[in-house]
Amino acid sequence: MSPPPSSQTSSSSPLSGFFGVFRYSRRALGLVWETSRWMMLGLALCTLVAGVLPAVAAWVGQLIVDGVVSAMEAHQAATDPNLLASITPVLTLVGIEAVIIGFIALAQRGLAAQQSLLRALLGQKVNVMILEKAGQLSLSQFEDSELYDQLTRARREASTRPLALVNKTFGLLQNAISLGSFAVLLVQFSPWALLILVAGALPVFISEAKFSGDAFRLFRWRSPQTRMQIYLETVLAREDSIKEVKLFGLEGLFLKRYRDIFTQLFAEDRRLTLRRESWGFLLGLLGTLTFYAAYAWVVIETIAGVLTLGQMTMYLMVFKQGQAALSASLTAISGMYEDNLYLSNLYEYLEQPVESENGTLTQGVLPGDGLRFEHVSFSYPGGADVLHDISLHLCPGQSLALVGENGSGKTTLIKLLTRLYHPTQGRILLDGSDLRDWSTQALRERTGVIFQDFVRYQLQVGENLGVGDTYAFNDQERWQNAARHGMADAFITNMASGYQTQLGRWFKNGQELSGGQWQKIALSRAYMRENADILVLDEPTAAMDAAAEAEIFARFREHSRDKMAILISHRFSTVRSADLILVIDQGHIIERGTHEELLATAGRYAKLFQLQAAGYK
Ligand SMILES: Nc1ncnc2c1ncn2[C@@H]1O[C@H](COP(=O)(O)OP(=O)(O)OP(=O)(O)O)[C@@H](O)[C@H]1O
Repeated sequence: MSPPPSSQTSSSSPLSGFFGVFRYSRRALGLVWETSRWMMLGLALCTLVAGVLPAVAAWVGQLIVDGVVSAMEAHQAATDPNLLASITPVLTLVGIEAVIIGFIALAQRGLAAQQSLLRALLGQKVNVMILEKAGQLSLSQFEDSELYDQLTRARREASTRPLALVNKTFGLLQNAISLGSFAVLLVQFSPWALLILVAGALPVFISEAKFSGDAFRLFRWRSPQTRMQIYLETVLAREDSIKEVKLFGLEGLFLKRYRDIFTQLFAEDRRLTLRRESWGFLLGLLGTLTFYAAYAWVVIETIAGVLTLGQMTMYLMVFKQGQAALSASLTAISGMYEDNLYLSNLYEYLEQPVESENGTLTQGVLPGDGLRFEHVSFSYPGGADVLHDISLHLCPGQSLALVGENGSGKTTLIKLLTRLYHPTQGRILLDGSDLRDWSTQALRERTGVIFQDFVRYQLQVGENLGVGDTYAFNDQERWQNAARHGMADAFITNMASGYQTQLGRWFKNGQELSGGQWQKIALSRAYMRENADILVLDEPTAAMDAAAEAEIFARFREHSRDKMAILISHRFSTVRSADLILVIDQGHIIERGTHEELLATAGRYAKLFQLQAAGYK
């Protein structure tokens, strides 16, 4: 397996790869600026102090050594030596050096404190940005695996990457300032010394740029495998899947797959790491060689009397620290590739175009006309048509039942009706106006839906109902009303803390419900929308006992007397009383009529009904 020849963010040469590192630094800095200006300024100040002061300390160090040498000479030569007078200037310099070192320590502490606070603030800010964006994405965008991948990666590293990039950018800046100030000192010795320092580090620098580019591409290219690993972790360690994993004995199988992916990824990592470190070592030797060449040069010049002892000490220190600053910069740069990768992923995700829902209608042009599908066809992105030429009309006060085999397109029809997707052909009208022209808010208020795969929120029971209408999220009276309609009231009041009982197993004292009880909760949730005149129940009673089911439908009919009710069910006992029954087969409406009419035509419906009725005999 070899990485693809080119990828969107890949770099064509080590040099362009190197400059690519800085692409997102500006944006990361912008993020920090928005998060806290004061801390950003504080970071800049501390960086400056921590960058400049080491050179100043080296320079004061030189003054101390030279001061000591001349004080020793003066002291020995004096006829009436005064120790205090000899040591005072040197001790003053030692004091100044101590103060400088104190300031460096203060600047470093300041950096650490601000970084730690910014990490928390920035993590929260980026997480909120990611989640806000998630709220704007359409369902089809969510179902796009590439986008989902971006979202997952963005969330996993939200709290660390932006700050890491900022820290490294500042670190680089700090080292650049240090190097600049060392250069000022070094140039006084010889411009050649400066050149030697840079030339010694250059080969490592270029090899780092190349290998970081390789790591960058590898990371991005292998993301499907990483996603599979994340998925396997979820399946193996989540309470909602562990039951089946245990019963089917899947632990070994899935763990093997998990390990295999790791082994494969690790082999690639190892290859890259070994190459990177071997080259790093060989080229790093060049740096060491130049350092000792310069060392020898400085020593010779000192013995020859061109340099003082203090200058020798200073130049050696400057050389050593200069090399350390250079190698720290290299490390920062290679780390920045990875941070850059994260931020490119984050911004690609944040910049995903969102479909603008610019409808504004709160009322249709023909109030009371109800719902119309006009020659509606639909295919999921990249797929074939799953609904073909669907036309129907549903008036207020009427009920519609959808019947059909698994995968025939019933739920898809509901997704179109609730505008989670738009038809690829034809149009859907509510009260004479195209659904696209309706305001999202108005549409939401008019529809109460329960899907087969409703959500089991790990919240309190009451809140599980409240989510059905955010305006009444905490309204206890409305909870109770809805629960009575959905037949959940009886078992909720029997629970230890009634409507305040925590549901699910994720939190302390959480209580788990049976499948049927959950379904009653979901049903009650749909009833929270009191003003909704379109009620959609997709398999609402599959997990309920027969008595509950009969009662649920009696109540549903009562509740939806003047509304439009749409029901999907595989149970004919619940379907038969609908005003209109549509039989859907592979996305086509193949039969339509009332129960009696459909029986009389003796078609698919009649056959399926008799099949089911025979089962009960
Ligand atoms: N998100 C999706 N992306 C792509 N194809 C999908 C998606 N959801 C469903 N499909 C496909 O669309 C077709 C219709 O699915 P749909 O869920 O509407 O069937 P259904 O009639 O509700 O089935 P069931 O009775 O099993 O609930 C199926 O072939 C399914 O594979």
